[in-house]
Amino acid sequence: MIKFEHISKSFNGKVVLDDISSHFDPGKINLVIGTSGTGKSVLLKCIVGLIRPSYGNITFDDRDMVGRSRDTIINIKREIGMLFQGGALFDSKTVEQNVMFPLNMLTNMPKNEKLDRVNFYLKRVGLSNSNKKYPNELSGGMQKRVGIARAMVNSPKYLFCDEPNSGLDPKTSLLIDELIQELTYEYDITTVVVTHNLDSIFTLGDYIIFLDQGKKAWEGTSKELFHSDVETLNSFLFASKMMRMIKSYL
Ligand SMILES: Nc1ncnc2c1ncn2[C@@H]1O[C@H](COP(=O)(O)OP(=O)(O)OP(=O)(O)O)[C@@H](O)[C@H]1O
Repeated sequence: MIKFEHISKSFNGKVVLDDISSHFDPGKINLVIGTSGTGKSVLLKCIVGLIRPSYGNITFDDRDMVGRSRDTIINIKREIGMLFQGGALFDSKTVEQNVMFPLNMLTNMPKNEKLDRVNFYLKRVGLSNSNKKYPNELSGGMQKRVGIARAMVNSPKYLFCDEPNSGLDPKTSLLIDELIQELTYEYDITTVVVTHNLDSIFTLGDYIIFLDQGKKAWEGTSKELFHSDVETLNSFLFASKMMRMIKSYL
């Protein structure tokens, strides 16, 4: 379980995260949702150790991420898979080289073992014959799948995905969500997804945290989402005419 308590972050005196506490359970998809600029990515970056919070405590299965030794932090980071916003593939590397990158960085695995792993995860995301292709030869959805294979290649205990559906059509978004869901349940991963994609919010999340202007304004299960009386959450979820129509039928 990932636990975070009283997380606050300011940049140049501007408060971006304000006293956020919650937890993410293993084998579940935990969503962090909210409007643009509300602090979702900063919270994610604080949790994975890319940004140091101004205040607060974060533990990964009781191991302290904020105040601990470099070794503990490096060990935790080895167990993290990260799907970055926009994919963040290296354009000059092939698909195979992109997916192998974390293994080169984090392990001393022999080359043939690394290649076996890369091939295993490329097959798992449905890209068996793409090893030698470059990212610009792939569609947006395929690039996301390469990003997922790269995030998974080190068999992470914790998987973080920042806007995995951005720039994708609804059908491809659904395929990416299903893939994240399958991998989470199959490998009992603690998965955290930052999103404002409504389809994902209603179908993907087991547990949801809603941020509003840097504060946690609501948390609960996706079933509870429809019945929340938090005004800011409802105006976020039901901003579109279609969603208001759906709600009126419930
Ligand atoms: N390194 C930084 N330095 C200064 N300000 C930052 C930095 N990173 C983020 N911010 C600010 O923190 C606020 C929250 O940004 P964040 O990226 O977390 O929003 P978000 O909720 O993920 O938005 P979006 O959905 O648009 O990605 C924004 O006002 C942003 O400008």
